Amino acid sequence: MLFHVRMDVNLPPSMPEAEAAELKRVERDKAQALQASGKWRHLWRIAGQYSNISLFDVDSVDELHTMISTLPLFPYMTIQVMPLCRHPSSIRDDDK
Ligand SMILES: O=C(O)C[C@H]1C=CC(=O)O1
Repeated sequence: MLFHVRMDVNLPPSMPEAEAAELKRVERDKAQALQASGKWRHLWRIAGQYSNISLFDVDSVDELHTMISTLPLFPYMTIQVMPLCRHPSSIRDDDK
């Protein structure tokens, strides 16, 4: 199952710089592990914003929820999820 996910990060300005840096480091490690697993298929920065557009390929909505809600930055993100299905006019024969 494919999901388009937008994540907008809002770290509180009062958060100490070292704490924010550590949070981002742990987040990066987790995001890269999920990408290596094939579950987090695409990760793109939205130009000019502390936001990303991602494509997840998971087995269920519950799996997606668990994946997203256990991200270290989850408490500081606004997240929008859009389920995707094949477009009847698509000429691609895969979903890559
Ligand atoms: O920077 C972000 O967009 C937030 C989050 C998503 C992946 C990652 O490494 O951090």
